[in-house]
Amino acid sequence: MEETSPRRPDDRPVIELRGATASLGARPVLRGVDLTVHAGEVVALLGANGSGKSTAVRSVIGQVPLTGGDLTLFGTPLRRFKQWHRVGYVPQRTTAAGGVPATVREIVSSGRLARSRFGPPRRADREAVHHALELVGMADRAKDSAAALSGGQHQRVLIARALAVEPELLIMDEPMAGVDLASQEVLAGALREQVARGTTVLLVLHELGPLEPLIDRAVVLRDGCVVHDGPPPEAVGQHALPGHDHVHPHADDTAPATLGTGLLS
Ligand SMILES: Nc1ncnc2c1ncn2[C@@H]1O[C@H](COP(=O)(O)OP(=O)(O)OP(=O)(O)O)[C@@H](O)[C@H]1O
Repeated sequence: MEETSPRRPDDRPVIELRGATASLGARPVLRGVDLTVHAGEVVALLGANGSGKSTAVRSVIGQVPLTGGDLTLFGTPLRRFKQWHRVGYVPQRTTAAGGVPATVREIVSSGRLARSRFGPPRRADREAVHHALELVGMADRAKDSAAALSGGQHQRVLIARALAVEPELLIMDEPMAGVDLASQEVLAGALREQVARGTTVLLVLHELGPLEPLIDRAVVLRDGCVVHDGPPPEAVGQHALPGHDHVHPHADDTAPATLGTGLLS
């Protein structure tokens, strides 16, 4: 972090995963993962297909039970954690409507339920929904049916749904996957605003892409194990992709030797 940065991740862990193991069916998918995300940090979880990224974030939100290890959220063990209104989650790309006829505003409002405690929406709830829609550039589509949206617009709505809760922790699984360039720019801007207001962010990504300037730290999984936890690999998204095989010289001796080559393959 630069000394001049207005944002200053502090030492409080928002997510702390220690020695986490998890299986899907009979298959061990997480094999002793340590992952700590501090307040205000933006951490990218990287790795090849099948390395366990989605399983790791799904275990953080309690969707995949750990078979071993420990997990705390905001300092509370997961089994006692109840403050889900502090967490926004964007799952790996699905359609926002899921076949149910719903307007854009209805979908985004559903993300607010954890804050409004399932009562009738109050003014603050309506304003938060409107603000979330504005952040992703969809305020003018609020009354439209979600069925009429493009893939990138669907993704914007799902992200607005997570933002409507005004989360302190935002977890997104491949938010840019299959999203058109215009939507990517909008989403990067929305995320920039969240980061500026101090939101803690954990992102599953295939490559850093337009989000690169926001990332404080990268954790790379391979085969359910952490193989890198530190500065974002420079080459990601450019030439550390499968097929590219050269090692970049790093002035910083703490950078892992694996950074340049095949890290994500
Ligand atoms: N329901 C399931 N039963 C058994 N194995 C599964 C199940 N779901 C996923 N897997 C396997 O678990 C492994 C980890 O999957 P996971 O989705 O966490 O990986 P990932 O790193 O997020 O990959 P991707 O980038 O493809 O989403 C993969 O090999 C996957 O095939």
